[in-house]
Amino acid sequence: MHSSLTIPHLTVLVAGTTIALFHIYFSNRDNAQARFWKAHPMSDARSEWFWWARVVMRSVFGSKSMVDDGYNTYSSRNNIFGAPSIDRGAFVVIPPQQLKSIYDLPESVVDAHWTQSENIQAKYTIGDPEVFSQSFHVNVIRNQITRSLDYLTAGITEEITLGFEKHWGVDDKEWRRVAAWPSCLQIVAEAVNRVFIGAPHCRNKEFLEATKWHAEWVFSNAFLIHAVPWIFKPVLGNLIWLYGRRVRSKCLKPMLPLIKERLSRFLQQANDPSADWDPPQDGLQWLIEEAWKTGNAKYIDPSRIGHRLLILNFVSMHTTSFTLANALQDLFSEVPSIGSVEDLREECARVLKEAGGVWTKDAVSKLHLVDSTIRESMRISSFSILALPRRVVAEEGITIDDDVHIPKGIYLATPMDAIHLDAKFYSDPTKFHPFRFCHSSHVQGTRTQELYKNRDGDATMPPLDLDKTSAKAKSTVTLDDKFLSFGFGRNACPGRFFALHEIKLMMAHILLNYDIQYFKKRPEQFKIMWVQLPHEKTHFTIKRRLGTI
Ligand code: HEM
Repeated sequence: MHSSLTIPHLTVLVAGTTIALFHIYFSNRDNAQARFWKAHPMSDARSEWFWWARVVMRSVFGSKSMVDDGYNTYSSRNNIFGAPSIDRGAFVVIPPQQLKSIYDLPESVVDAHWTQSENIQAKYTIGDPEVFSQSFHVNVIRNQITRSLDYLTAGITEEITLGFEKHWGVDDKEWRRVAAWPSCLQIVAEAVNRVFIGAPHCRNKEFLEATKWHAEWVFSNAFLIHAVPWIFKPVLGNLIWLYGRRVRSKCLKPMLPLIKERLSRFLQQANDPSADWDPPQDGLQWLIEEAWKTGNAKYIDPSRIGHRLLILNFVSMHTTSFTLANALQDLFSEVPSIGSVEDLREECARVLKEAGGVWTKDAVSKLHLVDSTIRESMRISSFSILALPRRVVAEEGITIDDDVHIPKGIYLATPMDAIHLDAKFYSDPTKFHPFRFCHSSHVQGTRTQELYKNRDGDATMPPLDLDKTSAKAKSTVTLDDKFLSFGFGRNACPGRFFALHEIKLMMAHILLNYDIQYFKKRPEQFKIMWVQLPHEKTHFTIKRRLGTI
């Protein structure tokens, strides 16, 4: 009889052993965490063989319904429940009423940074502890980039103009199809790098391709490490760590000469302030200055500075391009006769004209309808089913709502999508109302004014209710516990001012210069594990608007 093991046999054997180990590990632990889980409900847990392994497998493509069911059953009564995940085991899902008390707890009680590092398996995928444990690049985002938005606007605008010409074309006669999210990613990559490394380096194809690849490489390998049982993690992690060195050196190769030259000029001037050099104002320069401020030679190293540049790209490119692609898909899936696109176009044209035909930070801040459209899209097409992971690190655990004790080591998360679509917080929650967050004065004189009159930015008011008035309009960067796309509490996104500024500039550019054909139906997002993203296969059908070239 022929008895040799074939590849399919081996695959079944390895998968079976993995599932069994997974099951034994999670179902037989007898510690505070195991006792906690025995006492609390787990979404979609069934009485079946290998229940844990099976519920985890179902969560890969079924997280949305699992979390929605748990949210409707438990969160709506202010109770916690567990959500299984293949990458992290189980999360405690925090009900919306408890978010404020949990997300403002100190890092020594509920950890964000270590958890974020673990999220991307930074030890293996980022590799260099000097880079992921010392995050002075966050200062550059929070301070220099955010404060320089006015200065940076001209460069970003130029890059956006060139980017759209290159990737969306200038033909005003024939419609053409462009890949929705991938083309947004290309344009965003060039625009963010205009701020990080300046022109013409921000157009270096080799660097941009490698940087995009690096971000996707980190995400996919972090997932792989999470998904294997703990016993195999160090082996797989170290193999990935080894390969990561090659990945980073490939990414940095095209940029190292620039970084070395900048560093040498910076050091020359630091040693001799009379040296004749006017340093550029960009992310690279600010990273070098922050590295210098640490006074530690190990940070003033070209490869480490380059590695931080990769991290700036990693946190910016995908988030920003997902948001832009979603906003366009939501807007162009409306019924065309509503007229939101025309209202937005009018706002962009008016504000640009008032600014003398040149975008400035002040002019961008007057794009209220555009701002509201982006916030509404981030609400209705949020990128996460379960978001903002945290870990309880206090020895004594935490107690929420006075009677639920959560022991040390348990992961917490927020049901972002379910909160964003909860009728208690938003009227008509599953409908995209682009000017939901505007002040009524901003929609005055528009085609859609009757729809939004007297709403004054209160998203809980029914869109057609003309009687009530209350809260102020909310910009997309305004955080609250019912709008979580930029995070919440002490670790909210420091890049949100920069991201929103860029997305508004890109939306304005598109609205003024391109026609996009409406979708018959909003394209589905791709849902996997706890994220939901614009589908790579969705296309826009576009044409340059007549008279814009
Ligand atoms: C629309 C685009 C963006 C979205 C939706 C977004 C979303 C988020 C969210 C939800 C968090 C919080 C994670 C948590 O609390 O666990 C976060 C953190 C962060 N974001 Fe963003 N982000 C965007 C753009 C950017 C950009 C452009 C930058 C940099 C220039 C950036 C840099 C960061 C950093 C450094 C953190 C970590 C903050 C910390 O550890 O305290 N983000 N982002």
